[in-house]
Amino acid sequence: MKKGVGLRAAQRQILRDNDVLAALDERDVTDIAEGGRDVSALTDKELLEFIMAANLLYRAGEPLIDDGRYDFTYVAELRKRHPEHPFLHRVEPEPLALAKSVELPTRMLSTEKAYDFETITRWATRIEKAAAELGFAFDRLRFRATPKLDGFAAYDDGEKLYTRGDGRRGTDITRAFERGLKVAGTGERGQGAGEIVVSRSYFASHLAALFDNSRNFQASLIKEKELEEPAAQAIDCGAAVFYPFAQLPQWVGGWQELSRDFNDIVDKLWTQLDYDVDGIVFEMTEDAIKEYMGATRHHHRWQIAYKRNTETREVRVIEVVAQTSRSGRVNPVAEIEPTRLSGALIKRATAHHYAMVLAKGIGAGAMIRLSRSGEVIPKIEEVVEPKEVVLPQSCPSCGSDLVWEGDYLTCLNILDCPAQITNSIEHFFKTLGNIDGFGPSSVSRIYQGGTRRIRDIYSLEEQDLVALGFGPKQAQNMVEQLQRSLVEPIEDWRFLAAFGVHRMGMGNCEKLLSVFPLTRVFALTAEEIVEVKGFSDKSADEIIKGFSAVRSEFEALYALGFNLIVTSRQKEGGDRSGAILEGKTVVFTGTMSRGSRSDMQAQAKVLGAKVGSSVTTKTDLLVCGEKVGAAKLQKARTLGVKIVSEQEYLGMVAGAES
Ligand SMILES: NC(=O)c1ccc[n+]([C@@H]2O[C@H](COP(=O)([O-])OP(=O)(O)OC[C@H]3O[C@@H](n4cnc5c(N)ncnc54)[C@H](O)[C@@H]3O)[C@@H](O)[C@H]2O)c1
Ligand SMILES: [Zn+2]
Repeated sequence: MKKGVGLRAAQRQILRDNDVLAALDERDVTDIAEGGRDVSALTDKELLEFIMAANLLYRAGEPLIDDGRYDFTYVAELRKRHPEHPFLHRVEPEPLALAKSVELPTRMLSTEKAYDFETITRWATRIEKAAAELGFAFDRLRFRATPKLDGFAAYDDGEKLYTRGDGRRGTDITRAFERGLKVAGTGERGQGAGEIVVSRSYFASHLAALFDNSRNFQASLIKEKELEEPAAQAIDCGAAVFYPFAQLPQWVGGWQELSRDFNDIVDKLWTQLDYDVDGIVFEMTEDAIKEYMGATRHHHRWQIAYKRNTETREVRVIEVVAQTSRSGRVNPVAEIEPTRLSGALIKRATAHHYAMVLAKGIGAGAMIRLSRSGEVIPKIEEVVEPKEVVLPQSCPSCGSDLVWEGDYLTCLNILDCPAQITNSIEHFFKTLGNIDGFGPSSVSRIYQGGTRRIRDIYSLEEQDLVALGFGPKQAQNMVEQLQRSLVEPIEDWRFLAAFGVHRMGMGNCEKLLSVFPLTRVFALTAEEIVEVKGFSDKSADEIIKGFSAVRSEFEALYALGFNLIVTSRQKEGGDRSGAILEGKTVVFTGTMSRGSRSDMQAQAKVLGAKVGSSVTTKTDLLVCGEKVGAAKLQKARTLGVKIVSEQEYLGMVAGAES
């Protein structure tokens, strides 16, 4: 929204007609939309009202703010405050004269949204899980991607055309067809869901002078009143159409290709059509899986829309400050003129490393473009106006000379650099995750008092902490917390990850410890590490170096007797070569009576098995629960796969474990 102009007359009218404002008035809405009030300062009621107003205006073709801001700032805030709020769990309603609404031939849902590839990956993991539960091989499944048309959602059952309404009831807008609206592609009626859209080039050449945006114009296409000239013309010349999703250009492929070519797929589909697109819709194509996953009241679980946050802002860098991290890498942080972006006040932005700072000219006074994509500290997208960069010569924390390691300026003073030490201590407690009171300010106070090692923190007594300036109550609490952290059960991989060895985050620690016991980790050779799936030669060498650097601290802490939960493989009795199902491919099918199928699959893996999802020539053992399909059994018999009941299987593995 343009600054200082207030609501447009049409927007004001929509708000009045729908009577949504009580805690806010029109001026408040303007003020919030223009970024004049921080989202955190809104009361629950104001927040909800603002969201409803924005939604209403958006649906009526008069959007108030852009989508990224709507999703990230306001809806995200509501989700943070009240994750179960009904507004978040149903289809956002279109303004609709209820008296005239009609039941839709089918439910029309919204889509789940992702603003990054990680979210798409998590979605795919849910599909993978469903696939495993149904016995489908995940790598054979096909995904479909289509452009997400940014138009006006409608449904064509062959007889009538409906708006989406609230997802259950919409309005009958068949009149649009009667006025000549054509169906894109084959032109056939009755192809189900789609969007009413107007061609981008036509909008630019014929309508841009009359309408603010295409949403604005789309609403005029389905007006009850007689069509205005621009709408009638756009329909006549076929620039405005109903586009059934079934006719959309598409990409179809497996997950492996999807994840490999993600950006290309997105870019290509995004620009393929001459219509506004506001995302890419990914979906599973296998009907059985779709049916099994089903839908929430808001979206189908087998579908997700990838969107991009397009709100960016240009700001000036005041100065670039160096910060030494726990690994010794010195990170550049740009302090910027405080700026509102997607509703939040931003004072800092990060550049990846000093090589980038140098290459792009991110110096004091540079003009940069920022976007917000979900992170707390936004990334620098682009440098609009570079300025000269002055590289730091020495570590901002300890003053040692810095050296280049790849793209990073690095402080090599591992043993004495205060920033490296305090950041490592904080990392330790943060990763343990079962202890409070050891955040940055406490850790820095302890450090200033002369304590450098984590093991020494564990031997601090109340009076020591009081002498460092902690209050008696706080000191008591900190000592209690330390004791508690020794007693509370904690996974051994988490404990190992707390030492912050480069490349040994929680995931990798768990992987390593599912093969080797914790006590062997410090004696591993590079060859042994590389044998573990997911580790490369290069990382193995680094890991060995990293482990040796923390070894003495590790041994001292380990000796304190943390209550470690041992990662499964070893618990089941020794190294992998002795495992009963070693190297066997096992498939589970049917309903298991003892626990869930996924638990049994996990246990089988612990015993050395590969778990398959369907019977193939590679399958060694088929374990059958109840209600097993005859076809599956027949296939196993034909391929000569050994078939056992759940009971028999449990007997087998029980014998092996004892
Ligand atoms: N700017 C604002 O003020 C404002 C207000 C409200 C909502 N919004 C935006 O709208 C979103 C929610 O809107 P929504 O409920 O319409 O959901 P949505 O944006 O996820 O869209 C779902 C709809 O996408 C349509 N669609 C288009 N192409 C499709 C394809 N290829 N395959 C399947 N479906 C396709 C369908 O009609 C479906 O109903 C929010 O996340 C926000 O980004 C913005
Ligand atoms: Zn240093």
